[in-house]
Amino acid sequence: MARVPTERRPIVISGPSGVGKGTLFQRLLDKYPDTFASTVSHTTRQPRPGEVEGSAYYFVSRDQFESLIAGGAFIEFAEFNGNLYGTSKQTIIDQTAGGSVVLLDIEMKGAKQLKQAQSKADSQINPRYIFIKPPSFEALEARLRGRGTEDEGSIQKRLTQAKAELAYAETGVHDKVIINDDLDKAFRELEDFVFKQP
Ligand SMILES: Nc1ncnc2c1ncn2[C@@H]1O[C@H](COP(=O)(O)OP(=O)(O)OP(=O)(O)O)[C@@H](O)[C@H]1O
Repeated sequence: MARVPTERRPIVISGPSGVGKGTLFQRLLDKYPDTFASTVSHTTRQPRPGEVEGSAYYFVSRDQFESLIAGGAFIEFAEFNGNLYGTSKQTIIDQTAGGSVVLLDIEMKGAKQLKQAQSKADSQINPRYIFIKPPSFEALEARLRGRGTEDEGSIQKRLTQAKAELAYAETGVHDKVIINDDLDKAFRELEDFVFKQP
């Protein structure tokens, strides 16, 4: 039976790289495809064959992207390989209005920006913040290495950033902290939080 959350506020999942955010996210999307949605990003890169506008991405020119930045349209944006990528506030608002609980995987800088925006009176996004924590720093390092997607330089960079993420979580800014030790247990905690009464 489809479970329905009592509210449709977007869910921000943060946590250090390699902690299991993507894995937990995907489980929610797979188990409840009619309830949750990941965001559709804007990008300046060219569409690849088969990519549908508004489904894979919103494809825009660099000029368009830059005027969106100037207008404060993005909760976060970044450049990779010469292309800009960003998550627009309006997309989140529209997806929420369309009936989805929007899942956002956002690193610390973006989460801080979103929180700042939220303190303003005209904030329309108002998400709930979940932090995924590793059972230990050593376990995080092992997971990052085990995934086999990163070279040593990238692993070191991610571990340094992880320390800052973990310190930020210690300040108590998140609505829920879940330790991802046993994956099934972490997922149950995530489900409980997401579907609980506000
Ligand atoms: N509870 C767990 N126990 C052991 N391994 C896990 C657990 N959860 C996830 N993993 C594994 O840890 C690795 C990192 O997980 P994942 O890619 O989901 O991390 P992430 O937080 O999304 O990282 P990034 O921010 O870099 O995308 C994966 O190989 C995943 O299978």
